[in-house]
Amino acid sequence: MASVSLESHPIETSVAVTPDKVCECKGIRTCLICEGVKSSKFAPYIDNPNVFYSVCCNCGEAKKYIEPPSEVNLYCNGNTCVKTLKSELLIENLIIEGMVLDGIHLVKEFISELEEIQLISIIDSIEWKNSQSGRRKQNYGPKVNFKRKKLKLGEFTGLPPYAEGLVKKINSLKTFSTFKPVEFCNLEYTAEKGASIDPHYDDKWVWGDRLISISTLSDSVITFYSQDLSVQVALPLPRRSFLGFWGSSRFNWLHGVKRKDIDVRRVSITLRELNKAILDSPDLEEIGDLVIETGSKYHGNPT
Ligand SMILES: O=C(O)CCC(=O)C(=O)O
Ligand SMILES: [Fe+2]
Repeated sequence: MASVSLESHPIETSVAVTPDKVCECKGIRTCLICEGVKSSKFAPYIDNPNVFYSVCCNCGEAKKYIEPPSEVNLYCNGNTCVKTLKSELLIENLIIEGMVLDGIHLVKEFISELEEIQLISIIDSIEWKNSQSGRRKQNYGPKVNFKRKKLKLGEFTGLPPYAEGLVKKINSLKTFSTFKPVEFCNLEYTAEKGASIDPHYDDKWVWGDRLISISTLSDSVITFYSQDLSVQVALPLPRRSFLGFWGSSRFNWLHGVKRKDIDVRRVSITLRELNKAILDSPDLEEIGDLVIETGSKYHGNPT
């Protein structure tokens, strides 16, 4: 993940850091493996919303809660929606506490049960690397220095072969017909490790407007957070669904996946495009073109 987040404003506590290396968590990040074993000099992010909403993944209606529910329902009526069931949801004009939350496209059953089995068996035949907050990852993408704003090809040789069919399907969606992925990352979340991803913005310098997350193996929830984190909006992500988000949901709201919303193993496939501003910059245009060209090849190895 490339993020601007709470890590940029950590709150220091007086606890000393021990040198134990039990996992890949750094700074304020923790997982069930390191909690209680490793002490951090940073206070972890504490989930404490003032206002909580959940959105029905069929009709897109948002419901306000006095207390956040222990489990977020997929639909406004529990296990179903009061409106006719549709295969896609486009959120274009949702107002939450006076703030616009838009630019969300959810496609249910984006991949079939068979495609899910085939994808996961290929993905699991490739080495997983431990990542922060109990996640594991497999990444295909250029080398980016987010702080120094530097972009290089690094070890990027293209997306994996199995991505080709997925990208074709993504390009058949009206909102993503021009999407050219330059980063492809599989993330694994398990309840055993208490995996999660803290509220963050994906990097706004290198990555373009549109972000994608395809959910496999279990239903889960992505939460959008207002800038001060006081307002949370939970959007259910059904198993095998496609989520594309851009505009205010990408740039004005942070997003994350909570530990409590991972019951069983979830693998998400995330795709990112290059920020157009990179191609407009005389210094970066050449490397930008090369990164896009490399992203259009499907014989890549993990980076
Ligand atoms: O797992 C997901 O669906 C979201 C992952 C994410 O936000 C990220 O990798 O930046
Ligand atoms: Fe993200």
